[in-house]
Amino acid sequence: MAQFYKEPSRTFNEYLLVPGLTTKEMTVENVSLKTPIVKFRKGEEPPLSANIPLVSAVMQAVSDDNMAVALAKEGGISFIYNSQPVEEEAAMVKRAKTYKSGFVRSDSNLRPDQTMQDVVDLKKRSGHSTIAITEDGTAEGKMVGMVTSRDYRVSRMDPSTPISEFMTPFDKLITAPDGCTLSEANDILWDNKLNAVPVVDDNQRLTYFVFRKDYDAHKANKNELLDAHKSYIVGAGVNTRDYEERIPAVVDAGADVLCIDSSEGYSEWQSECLAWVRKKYGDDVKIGAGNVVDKEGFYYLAEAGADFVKIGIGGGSICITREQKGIGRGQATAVIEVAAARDEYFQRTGVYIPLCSDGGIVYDYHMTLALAMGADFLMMGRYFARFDESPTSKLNVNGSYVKEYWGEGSNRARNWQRYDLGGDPRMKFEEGVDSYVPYAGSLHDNVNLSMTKVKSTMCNVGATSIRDLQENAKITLVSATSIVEGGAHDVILRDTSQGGNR
Ligand SMILES: NC(=O)C1=CN([C@@H]2O[C@H](COP(=O)(O)OP(=O)(O)OC[C@H]3O[C@@H](n4cnc5c(N)ncnc54)[C@H](O)[C@@H]3O)[C@@H](O)[C@H]2O)C=CC1
Ligand SMILES: O=c1[nH]c(=O)c2[nH+]cn([C@@H]3O[C@H](COP(=O)(O)O)[C@@H](O)[C@H]3O)c2[nH]1
Ligand SMILES: [K+]
Repeated sequence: MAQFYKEPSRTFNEYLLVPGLTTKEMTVENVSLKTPIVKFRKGEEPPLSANIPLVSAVMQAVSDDNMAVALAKEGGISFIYNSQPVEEEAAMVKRAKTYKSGFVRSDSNLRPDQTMQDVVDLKKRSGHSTIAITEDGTAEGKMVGMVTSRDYRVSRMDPSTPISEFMTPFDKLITAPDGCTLSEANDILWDNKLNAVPVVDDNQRLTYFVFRKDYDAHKANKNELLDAHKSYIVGAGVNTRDYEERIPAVVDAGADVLCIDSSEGYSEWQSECLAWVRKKYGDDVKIGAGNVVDKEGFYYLAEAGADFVKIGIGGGSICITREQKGIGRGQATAVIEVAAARDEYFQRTGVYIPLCSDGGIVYDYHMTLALAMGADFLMMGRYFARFDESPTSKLNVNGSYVKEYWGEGSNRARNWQRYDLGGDPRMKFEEGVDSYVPYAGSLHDNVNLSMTKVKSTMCNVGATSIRDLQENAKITLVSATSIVEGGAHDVILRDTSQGGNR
């Protein structure tokens, strides 16, 4: 006879935290969100920790090199998506690893024979007013000049005026030499009262820009997550098919931690992949596995050698796996059960395996709940897709700004495959949707607000670390009517747009 669970599985929305004693030292400034990412032995330091408990999802619409840098600056980690050719994923990892803080690749470039109209159009698209003029119009071409808003007047000039007539030519530009440090570039900015300085190599090729505003921003990041060589920590997604090719490529490119990306990780494919990594790299390469939703899945991956275990089937905002295949489990129940198994495993073996709760986080308080239930860090897709730094287009739909966001199981994501993986194409079905999410601004602002809320809740609970929260939180189920009681009720809202990311 099939096994039946006695209780229904539940979601984060069905729980609340009950406050504990808040002492006077428990202030937001005194809360640490530092958290282990990979397994460690009792009493030892984890080989890799993050400064905030957030990682971005292994998805085309979320985690590219740009997101990886932006999130590492705040103390979290991106897992760059593997639904792309091996070389392209490795190149993204490498770009993020070799990113030099404060040195940005120019995203606005034109050729000297293009026109003022092209300048106006580009500025509208990119929102940036510093434009590099290179021979071939690329970000690494031979630099021949530069255009800023001070160089042209839209109201007075013919839109077809060639750029070469109004740009500041190269011989009049102040530049910095390739290989200079950020503080040297910054001195050049200040000495010459510039807002931006192009960095060029011996062949007059543009390599980067350094902007004055970025230098100021850079100084503010006390949480940034760096390796021993001061490069940002970067993760990479891998799969259980082409790992013998993909893993060496992303490891060589500098990936600090890998994650097997699958909807369902309780499989021999994953244990074979983990065994292959251990045979080839020993413990030097860190790799998480998943996704699982019960203790059996956790024990299987723990024994197979996973460095962390990821939890969640079907709870993601773009997921339709539960509808399509009827597999999955309420995310809160899955986290609670797997965390109990992890704690038991730790007691028994002295090895602590961090858990990642993946998908289904809607409100900021869901983050605190997932951590209190035993997760060590959280993977999110929708949350990060809304920010400037996500790789997708920002669009204006019916007067509101949105960003595109699509599931890895949608046809849109799957179309990258150049080769057929076999099977009858008519038998393929989608497990994810293609959607929009409301545009929310910069990652920095949003992550800081969310983390302040999490810390503030932790103070209410009486915890100044994630470990404290996991050990001492009091969590209650809520009835359907108490959920109604928890929202604004029995009043007429003056502004119906109130709410949002609570
Ligand atoms: N967390 C979630 O609830 C869900 C996530 N997704 C996302 O969609 C993407 C694709 O996920 P999946 O379809 O689960 O990918 P997958 O590659 O893990 O699995 C696809 C199918 O291939 C099989 N398979 C795996 N390795 C194999 C090998 N070496 N040889 C032969 N067959 C093999 C699996 O058993 C499964 O039937 C991932 O990014 C995943 O995160 C999709 C659905 C749900
Ligand atoms: O059923 C699914 N079909 C898909 O196409 C799909 N793509 C991603 N994922 C999973 O959803 C997670 C992100 O969830 P959120 O947007 O809720 O943060 C991700 O981290 C994945 O675990 C998918 N699940
Ligand atoms: K399975």
